[in-house]
Amino acid sequence: MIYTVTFNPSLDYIVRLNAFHAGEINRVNYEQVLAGGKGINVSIVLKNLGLESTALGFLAGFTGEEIKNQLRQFGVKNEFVQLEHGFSRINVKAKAENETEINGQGPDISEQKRGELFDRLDRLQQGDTLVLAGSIPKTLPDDIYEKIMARLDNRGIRIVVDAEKNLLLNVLKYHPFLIKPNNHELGDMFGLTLTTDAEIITCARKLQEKGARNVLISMAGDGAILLTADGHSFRCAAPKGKLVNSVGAGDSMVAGFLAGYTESGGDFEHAFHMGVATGSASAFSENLATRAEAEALLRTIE
Ligand SMILES: Nc1ncnc2c1ncn2[C@@H]1O[C@H](COP(=O)(O)OP(=O)(O)OP(=O)(O)O)[C@@H](O)[C@H]1O
Ligand SMILES: O=P(O)(O)OC[C@@]1(O)O[C@H](CO)[C@@H](O)[C@@H]1O
Repeated sequence: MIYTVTFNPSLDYIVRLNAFHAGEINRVNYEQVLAGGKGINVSIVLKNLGLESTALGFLAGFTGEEIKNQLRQFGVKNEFVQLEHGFSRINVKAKAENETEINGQGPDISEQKRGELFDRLDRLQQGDTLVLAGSIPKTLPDDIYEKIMARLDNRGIRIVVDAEKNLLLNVLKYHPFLIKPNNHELGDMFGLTLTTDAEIITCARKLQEKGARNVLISMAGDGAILLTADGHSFRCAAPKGKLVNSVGAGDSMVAGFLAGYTESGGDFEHAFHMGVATGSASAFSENLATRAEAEALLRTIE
C-alpha cells in the first residue's frame, strides 16, 4: 500500500486576475477551491492514475471537513488525525501576469496528536511506500521528518521525500528511496543558483553522497533529470503545451513516477517518463492530471 503524509493540508483558493496590484482592491475573474497540500495532491493523482493510497496527516475545522469531503469525492482513502481546535489552512494562489502565493500557517498540533500519527505509521508493513511531502506547521518540531524516518528505519518501507532545505537534508542519512527537489530548491541547499544541467547533476550527486538513493530534479518547463542509485542518469525535456495551472505539477510528477515504477516492475526510465508526463499533464490542465492526459503526453516522450 502507498501512504502519503501531509503535515499541513490546505484548501487551495486558486484565482485569476487580469492584473494584480499590491495595496489595492483586486477583483478576480476566475476562482476555484481545491483540496491541497503536497501529500494530498500525490494521493489524488495516484487515484486518477488508478493506484490506491491512503492519505495521512492532520485536519482541523471547517476547512478540514471540506478537504475530507473532496477526498471522498475523488475516492481517496484517508485516515487523518482530527484536531480539536483551529482550522486547516487556506492557501491563496493568485495568477495574473505572474503567480503570487500566500500559504496559510495551519493549526496547532499537540504532542498527543503527533503521537497518534506516529502510532498509525508504526503499523506500516514491509513493502509499503510512504510519501512525506510539504512543509510543517510551526508547532511541529522541525526534526519530525527525521523522527519518522528513524522510527521506520530498516523496516523495508520505501520512503519518498519532497520537502525543502533542512527538512530534506536532515533525512538523507536514512537513505530515502526517492527525493524530488526542484532545481531552485536544490540550488538553495548549496547556496547556489544553478543554471546548467552539469551544475544540477553535480549538486544532485552530492545529495546521493549524503545518502539519497534516487534523485529526481524537476525543472518546470525545462523538464527533469533523474539520477538513479545504480549510477544511471536520465534527462527529459518537458512536453510542449500551454501552461494553465502549475500548482501540484511537482506532486503529480511524484505520483506519476510511483505509478510508472509500480506498473513496470521497477523500470526507472519508464517511471521517470511517466513522472514528467504526469507533471506536465497537470501543468497543462485546470485540475490535477488524469490518466488519459498523462498517457497522451507519455506517448510524445517514449
Ligand atoms: N510550464 C511547464 N511546461 C511543461 N511542463 C511543466 C511545466 N511546469 C511544470 N511542468 C512539469 O511538471 C514537472 C514538475 O514541475 P516543477 O518543477 O514546477 O515542480 P515543483 O516546483 O515541485 O512544483 P509545485 O511545487 O508547484 O508542485 C516538471 O518536471 C515538468 O514535467
Ligand atoms: O506550504 P507547502 O506545504 O510547502 O506547500 C503547500 C502547497 O503550496 O503545495 C501544493 C502544491 O505542491 C499546494 O496544493 C499547496 O498549497
